[in-house]
Amino acid sequence: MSNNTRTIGFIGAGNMPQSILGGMIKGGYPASSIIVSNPSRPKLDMLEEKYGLFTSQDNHEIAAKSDVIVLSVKPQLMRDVCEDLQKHVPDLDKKLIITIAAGLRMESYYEYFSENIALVRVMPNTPSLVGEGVSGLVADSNTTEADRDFVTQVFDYVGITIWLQDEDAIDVLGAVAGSGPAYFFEFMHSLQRAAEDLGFNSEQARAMVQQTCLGAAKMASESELSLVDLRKQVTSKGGSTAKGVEVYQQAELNDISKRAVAAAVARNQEMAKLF
Ligand SMILES: NC(=O)C1=CN([C@@H]2O[C@H](COP(=O)(O)OP(=O)(O)OC[C@H]3O[C@@H](n4cnc5c(N)ncnc54)[C@H](OP(=O)(O)O)[C@@H]3O)[C@@H](O)[C@H]2O)C=CC1
Ligand SMILES: O=C(O)[C@@H]1CCC=N1
Repeated sequence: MSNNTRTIGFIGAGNMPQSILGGMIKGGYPASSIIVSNPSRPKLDMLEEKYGLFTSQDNHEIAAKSDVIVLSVKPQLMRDVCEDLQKHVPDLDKKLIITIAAGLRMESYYEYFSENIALVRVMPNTPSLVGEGVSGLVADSNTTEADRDFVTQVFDYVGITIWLQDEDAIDVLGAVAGSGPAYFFEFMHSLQRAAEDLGFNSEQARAMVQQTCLGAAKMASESELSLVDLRKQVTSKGGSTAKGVEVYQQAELNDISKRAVAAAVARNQEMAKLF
C-alpha cells in the first residue's frame, strides 16, 4: 500500500483506536506514520513502548502534524474536542477527517468545524485488533477518490470494509457489527457459565466455548452453505443438539436479536440528537 502512506493521527487512545492502529501495524502500515494524542499518559506510554509511536497529550500537536485525523473520543466529548481543534489548528479543511464515533451525524461535524471539511464516517469494531474487523464507511462529497481509496486501504488492513450509501445504514451496521462483538462475548460467557454449572473449571469451559465459536465462524466464512444448513449439519435427527436448539428457538432468539439491534439503533439515533 505504501505508495499511499499518510501521517494518520488518532485523537483519543481508547479501546477502539488501539484495535485499529494495532491491526494496521500488524498488517504492515508503518508505525512511524501513526501518531496519537490522549489526555492521560498510561495508554500513550504503552503505545510508545509497544509500537514506538509518536504520542502527545496535546490534541493540537497531533492534529497539526497529521494528514489524516481520526476522531476517536466518545460521542459526548466530540463537540468540545472538535471545536477546540477548529480554534487552534490551521488548515483543517486541507486534511482528511475520519470519525469513528457512534451516532453523530456528518452535519454535527460541519457545525463543529466548517462545511468545507472532507469527512468520512467509519463504524469499526474491536476485532480489528486481530485483523478480523468489520468497518462500515460513508464519505461526504468533499472527499476525493484518493481519500476514499486511502480509507479503504487503512480499514482493509484490519478486516473487511463495507461502503454504505447513507448514514442510516451506518447506524444499523453499528448496531449489528460495531456492537456485535459484545453480543457474542455475552453469549459465549453464558455458555461458559452453563458448562461451569455442570462441573467444568472456568479455564476448560472458556477454552471449549471460544474454540467452538472460532470453529463455527471459520466454517461459516469458508462454506457456501447457508447458516441454517450449517446448523442442520450439526443437528442429528432425534439427537441432543435438536433438544438444545429447541430451547433457544422457544426463547425466541430471532426476536431477541431483533430487539437488541433495534435498541442499539435507537441509541445511535438518540446520541445524534443529544451531542
Ligand atoms: N469500543 C468499540 O467497540 C467501538 C467504539 N466506537 C467509537 O469509538 C470511540 C472511542 O471509543 P472507545 O475507544 O471504546 O472509548 P474508550 O472509553 O476506551 O476511550 C476513550 C479515550 O478518549 C480519551 N479522551 C478523553 N477526553 C479526551 C480529549 N479531550 N481528547 C482526546 N482524548 C480524550 C480518554 O482518555 P483518558 O484515558 O485519559 O480518560 C480515553 O483514552 C467512540 O466514539 C465510540 O463510539 C466505534 C465502534 C466500536
Ligand atoms: O457502544 C458504543 O456506543 C460503541 C459503538 C459500537 C460499539 N461501541
